Amino acid sequence: MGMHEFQIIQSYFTSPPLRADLGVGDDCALFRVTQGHQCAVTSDMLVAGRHFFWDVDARTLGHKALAVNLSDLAAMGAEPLGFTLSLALPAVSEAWLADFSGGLLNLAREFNCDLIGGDTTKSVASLEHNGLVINITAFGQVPAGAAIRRDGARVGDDVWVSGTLGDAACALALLLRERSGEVLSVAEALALTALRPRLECPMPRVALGAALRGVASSMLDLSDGLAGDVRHVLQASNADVEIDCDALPLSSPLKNLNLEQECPLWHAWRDALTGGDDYELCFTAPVTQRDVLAALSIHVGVPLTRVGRVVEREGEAPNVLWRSENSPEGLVHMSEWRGYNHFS
Ligand SMILES: Nc1ncnc2c1ncn2[C@@H]1O[C@H](COP(=O)(O)OP(=O)(O)O)[C@@H](O)[C@H]1O
Ligand SMILES: Cc1ncc(C[n+]2csc(CCOP(=O)(O)OP(=O)(O)O)c2C)c(N)n1
Ligand SMILES: [Mg+2]
Repeated sequence: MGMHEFQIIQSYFTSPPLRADLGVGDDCALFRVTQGHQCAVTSDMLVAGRHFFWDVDARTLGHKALAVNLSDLAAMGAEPLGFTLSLALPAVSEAWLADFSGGLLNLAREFNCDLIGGDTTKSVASLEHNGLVINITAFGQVPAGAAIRRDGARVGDDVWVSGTLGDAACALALLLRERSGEVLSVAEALALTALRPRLECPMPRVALGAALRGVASSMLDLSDGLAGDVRHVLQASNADVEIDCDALPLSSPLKNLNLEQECPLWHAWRDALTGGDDYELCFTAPVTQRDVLAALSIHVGVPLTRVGRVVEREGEAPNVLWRSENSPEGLVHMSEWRGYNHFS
């Protein structure tokens, strides 16, 4: 006999809360927000075949489902408190559930946040789509008024990004080719090994996000790719932006593969700007904060790169002005570039 709904919840998704007053098991969970703080709430869903390959390692899938939500909390400068997990499962596999909940709860422990509830249902599987859907709603807290919103960018501010961009997109492109039966070159296989964790196991920039309170004027996390995501800041802040493509932070494996394949540099920029799944932070800050940011980058151990600046709005819609000395031919393509969009 397999496990039924309540045995699954009891065995894999119930653990004593670290900080909530009441966790899994009642009609609602109960938790407290520190006095003088606001509660930050965010929700992101992952769908098999759309956000991940259904046969991906369950441990990394559990990790990523929570990581993408903690990344949204980080992007507000919020500290994680807890989250709910809603699962539509095509079938019950105890080995899969053990791995999935292991990856999920490991990351939760790392950020001192509790799984406080959720919902477990049976989904409908089909041949091309195994029906697995994972939704997490995460709760955090931030000192009242200190959240870093999308609407605070001011003309003249610098635009910064954390870490490197395009690694996950490069890994995905290589994985798709491998899965379609192509044999990857040695250089490609090496790049895939190096970059795959960036796709499957992203680390949310929680400490960086909190450290940027009072420093950054606006912020968001990069889930769809900078070319699309930065427009949300421009929309909210009523400005345009100039991006210096030559300054984009690219990882060594991505750069090396680009060199090895003798591709024009703008091919790597396309991954970095349109590929998505980076889960790095993009923020704006006044020029006067440059020294503070250099020190803060060392303190939290995350590289920060200045990639552009906020400029006066020219037209009706937000506009990105791409700049490059190194690859002017790339600029021809960039005006068309956007981020990942589910219905475009
Ligand atoms: N179905 C929905 N109902 C209400 N709000 C939604 C829905 N889908 C998305 N949103 C909201 O729209 C905004 C943009 O969503 P999204 O682009 O997914 O943000 P993010 O990239 O941070 O996950 C967010 O405030 C989100 O909460
Ligand atoms: C199998 C597979 N196909 C495609 C992708 C790429 N991908 C899917 S959704 C997405 C963007 C992020 O997802 P979204 O639902 O838009 O997240 P949000 O912006 O709401 O955080 C990307 C880059 C992937 N990671 N795996
Ligand atoms: Mg979302």
